[in-house]
This record gives sequence, structure tokens and C-alpha cells, in this order.
Amino acid sequence: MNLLLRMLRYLAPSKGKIALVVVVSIITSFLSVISIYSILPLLNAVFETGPVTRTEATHTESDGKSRQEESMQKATPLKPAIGNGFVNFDELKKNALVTFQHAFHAETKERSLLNICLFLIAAFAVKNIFVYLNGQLIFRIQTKTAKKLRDDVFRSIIEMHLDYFNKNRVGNLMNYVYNDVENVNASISSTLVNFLQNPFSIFVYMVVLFALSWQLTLFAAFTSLLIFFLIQLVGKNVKGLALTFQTRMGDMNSVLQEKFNGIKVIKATAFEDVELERFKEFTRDFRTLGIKIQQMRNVISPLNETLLVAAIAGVLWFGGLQVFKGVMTANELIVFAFTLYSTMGPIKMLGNANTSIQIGLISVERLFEVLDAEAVVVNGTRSITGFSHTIRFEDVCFRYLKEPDAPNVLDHVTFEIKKGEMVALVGQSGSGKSTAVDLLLRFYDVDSGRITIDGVDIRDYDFKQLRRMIGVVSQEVILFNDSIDANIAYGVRDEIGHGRVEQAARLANAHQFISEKPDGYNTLIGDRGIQLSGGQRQRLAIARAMVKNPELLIFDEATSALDNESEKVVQQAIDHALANRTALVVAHRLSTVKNADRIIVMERGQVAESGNHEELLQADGLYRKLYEIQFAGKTERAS
Ligand SMILES: Nc1ncnc2c1ncn2[C@@H]1O[C@H](COP(=O)(O)OP(=O)(O)OP(=O)(O)O)[C@@H](O)[C@H]1O
Repeated sequence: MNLLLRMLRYLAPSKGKIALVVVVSIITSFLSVISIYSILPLLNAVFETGPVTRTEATHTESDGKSRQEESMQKATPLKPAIGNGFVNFDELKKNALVTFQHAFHAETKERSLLNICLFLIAAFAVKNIFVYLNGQLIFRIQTKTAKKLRDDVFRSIIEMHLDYFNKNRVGNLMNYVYNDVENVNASISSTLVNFLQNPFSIFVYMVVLFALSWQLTLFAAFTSLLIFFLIQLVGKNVKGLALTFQTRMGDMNSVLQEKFNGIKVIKATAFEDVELERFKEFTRDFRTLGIKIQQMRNVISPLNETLLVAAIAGVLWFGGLQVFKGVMTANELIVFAFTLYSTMGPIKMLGNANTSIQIGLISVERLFEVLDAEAVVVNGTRSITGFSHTIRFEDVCFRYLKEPDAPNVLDHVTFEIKKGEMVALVGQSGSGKSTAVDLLLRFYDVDSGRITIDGVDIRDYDFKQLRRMIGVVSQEVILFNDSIDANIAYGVRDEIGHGRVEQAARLANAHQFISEKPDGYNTLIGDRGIQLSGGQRQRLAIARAMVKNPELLIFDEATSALDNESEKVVQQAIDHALANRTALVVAHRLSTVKNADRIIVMERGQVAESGNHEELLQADGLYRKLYEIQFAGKTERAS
């Protein structure tokens, strides 16, 4: 119930349109009845016997009553009313027919026939204009609601703390934004059609059916229910299989995404044939399932038709008997069959509505879970655009897993970065260097201790402003499929001109290679910057960090090795970037940090030692060991 109420809140901005749907639905339903009912005089006119001459027509007219009217009176003798005067269907039918008869009356029978045909066209045309109008209205309502929901879900996901993305697979998140919203979209349309539009149609069709013959209507209702029940029974099996098919289809998408993303590894290991064999196995299963579904569908279609024909035959048989008894005319039986056929559509939709609404509700529940997810990293209110003195880690402890026996990834870490200093974090892989950076950026919050900027806990600051004053070059270079210019100016495009972009590119040693590209700064670099070399990608990442002239530069050095030439150019770019700037460098190559004001050596989440390069070499501790390992590696490679 709560879910429905919340969904109604999403529909609230469209309440005007929803009211319009109701009005248009009522008009459409009445037009449907009028258009169907006009068939009866048409049939009466056509099935009147004998050639019609003008004299005859004039003669009948001079009698004050047309032959058609007479025959109609004959064909529809007064029958007893149904109920206790609530609805006198016979009167209703007779009046409707006489009204139509008068409306179409003309000098000749041919002319009357033409009038009826023209009216039929006009009535159906007007009705269909309203049907179109309703379709448009409903589509606008459902897409407006789905758009708002999709925007909200995307906002909610993109604002989520980083750990949320560690715990949720990308495919799953994409599912929320695409499939779940799509399900809700379909469900809204189905609900609107079924609860605003179809009830009116069914009601007026029912009135027509009862007016024509209440006995036949009851018989038809019983037969149809039986047939629908049988059809639903078969349909259920297909639905189950179709769901499995959809899941497999989703699996195939994930497999393809993974394989194409990892195409380099596949090629480098010459694994194409193995992957092809795996894929063939997958498509084999896929095909088998497809055949099963199609087999059922192929059975269902003729089966449904046979059952429907059986229902219609039943109605015609029962109706025929009514005609023989003189309870209804043959023409009325034809109109009855036509109306019954028109009623089937809305009733069938009503029957299917439940499934669509249930699927929609499951999706709504999942989406509201995303929307309700609480922020683990709570934003502060203090504004920050720069700092004057010190950034301090004060006895910081942190662990990713919050179980009591999980080890601390950072264990009582204390160090500081003074304004203008370059501080380096070094240590073996997994010692907690990147985690310290992530805490400073408030991707996560410390478990105990605190990080301060100019003495203020960073949890008090607005974290978006905090992040904006920090330029980050991370290990993994993330570029977008856009121009070089847009990639460098990412996030600050509206604030800076091309001059600043070029200046940053020069600082990052990137200007030259950019200028050599055919479109210069407007060159598109492909998905994830695939059209650039590793070194070029790194230099663009440096330019991106430099372009905002950050108060603090965080440099998480890439572990992937570049060739000597690229390494030299990238190192130069790093040196330019670090000059005269407060910087925190996570370094793997100790050559990068020789000039650092302070080097913090991390070991298993703790600060093992700190000092400058010379001091640490002399201390003869972990730093010296690491240095010697790297140095030995270099000399080995050189020899
Ligand atoms: N999202 C995460 N969830 C759980 N554990 C994590 C997560 N990220 C890192 N860790 C663990 O935390 C520890 C510290 O990782 P961190 O990335 O900070 O190390 P690092 O010193 O930067 O390593 P490297 O030099 O290899 O980049 C490692 O043991 C790692 O496995």
C-alpha cells in the first residue's frame, strides 16, 4: 500500500492529464457504442428484400413511416423488461434503433444506405481520433513518470558513497536504471489503460450486449470465462520459459560486455578459439531454450484460435436458437457477435493487467530501496575553497569490513602535510596507501581518529567543495569517449576557457602530441581513451588534475610500467605538476619521491618510519630495504 501511495506521488504532477484520460475514455466508449450500434440499421437496410424504387420510397413516406422502420418494429417486438425497472433494455434498444432510423432516413432506400455508411465511417473516424488522443495522453503520463523516476534513481546512485559501488555490480545498477524503470513504465500504462479506460468500454459494451439479448450475454460470458481460463493455463508455462529466456539474454549481454572489454587479454593469450567454443556452447543452450518456447508458442496460437472459434461457434449456436425462437433478429445476432468481439480486447487486457502490475510492483520496491538507501558518508556544512596551514591524519584507524574481528587497514596512522610541502606515501603493495588517500577525499569515513584541514575535521566540510579543491591523478586513468579538450576540462568546462586547457596540457607534456593529432584538442579519443597510448593517457590525466589549479595535488602513481621514453616524458610532466604545489604522492617508483619534503613509509596499515630520502636511507630501515630492492632491479635490468 505504501508503495502504491509513493507511486501515486510520482503520478501527481500528471493529475490534470489523468482526469483528461477519464473524460476522453468516457467519450471514446460512447462513440464505440454509437459506431457499433449504427451497424444494425445498416444491416436492416441491406437485408430488406425487394428492389427499391423512388415511388416506393415516396409512397412509404407518404404513409408517415418508412418500410425500414416498419420492418424494424416487426423485427423487434416488445419484450419483457429485465429487472424491476432498473434498466429496461428492450425499451433502450427500441429507442436507440428508432433514433438511428430517423437519423438515417432519406427519400430512397439507397440514399438511406449511403447515409448509414457515411455515418459509420465518420463515427469510427471520430472514435479513433479519441483513441489516438487517449494513447498519446497515457504515453505522456507514463513517460513523464518514468523519466522522473529514472532521473531520481540515477541521482541516488551517482550520489552514493564509493563502497556502494564496491558492493553492487555494475550490471545490477544498470538494471535499476533501465529494466526496473521500464517495468514500472509498462505497469503504469497497463494500470491507466485498465483502470481508467477499459472499465468504461467494458461497461458500455455490456449494456449493448444485454440490450441485444441478456440470455445470450450470460451464455457468452460463461463460455468466454471457460476459454480464457484454458488459454491462461497454457500461457503460464510460456511466461515461465520466457522469463528464463530473458535472464539468459541478460547473461549473454554481461558475457559479451566482459569479453569485449577484455579483448586485449584474449588476444594476447591467443584465447579466441577457447572463447568461441564457450560462446558456441552458450548459444547452443540459448537456441534449445528458444526452440522450446517457440514450440509452445506454435502450439498456443492454433490452440487459442480453435478455442476462440469454439467459443464463437457456441455463441452463434445459442444465438441461432434465440433467432429461431424469435427472441432476437438475425441482424441483432451479427451485431452481438461484433460487440462481443470488441469486448474481448479490454477484458483480455484486464486479465493480463495483474501480471504487469505485479512485475511493476517488484521493480518499484527495488527502486524505492535504492532511493531510500541512506548516505553512509554524511555531508558537512562548512564551506572550503582552500587551506592555509596543515592537513593532518590524527591517529586514524579504518577497515573496510566492519566485523569486529576484521583487521584494521589503517592502524593508528598519524602524519601531516604542511602547505607547500610534498609528502610521499611509500610501502609495499596493500600497506594502505590508497586507502589513506580515499579517506582524505572522504570516499569513506575514518572509524576512529580524525583527519583535519587547518584544525577542522574534514567531516564538517561540504565534501563536494573539499573534493573540488583537490586535484587527483589516480592509478587507473579514466577517460571518456569525448574530445581531448572535454576530457581535460572535465568538471570545470563552464568555468575555464581553452587557454587554461592548453596551459595544463603544456604543463603535463601533452600539448605536443595533442597538436599532432588531426583535430588537435577536438580529437575524439574513443571509449576509455582507447585511441591513445598509455603514456598519453597518463599525461591527459595529469593535465586534467592541473587544469583546476588545485590547492592540493594527490598523485597516485600508476603501477603499470611504461617504456623508458614514455616514462621520461611522464616523469617530466609529474615534476612540472609537483613544482611549487602542496602534494601528496603515492609512489611506487622511489625515484619519484627522492625530492619529497617528507616520506611516510607504510607497513601493514601502520606508519613504519618517516623522514626525507637521506634521513631514511641512513635510518637503515624498511625504506632502505625497498630502495635497495628497486635499485638492484634496475642494475639487474641494466646489466
Ligand atoms: N574496497 C575494498 N574492500 C575491502 N578491502 C579493500 C578494499 N580496497 C582495498 N582493500 C584492502 O585494503 C588493504 C590496503 O589496500 P590499499 O589499496 O590501500 O593498498 P596500497 O598500499 O595502496 O596498495 P597498492 O600499492 O597495491 O596500490 C589491502 O589489503 C586491500 O586488499
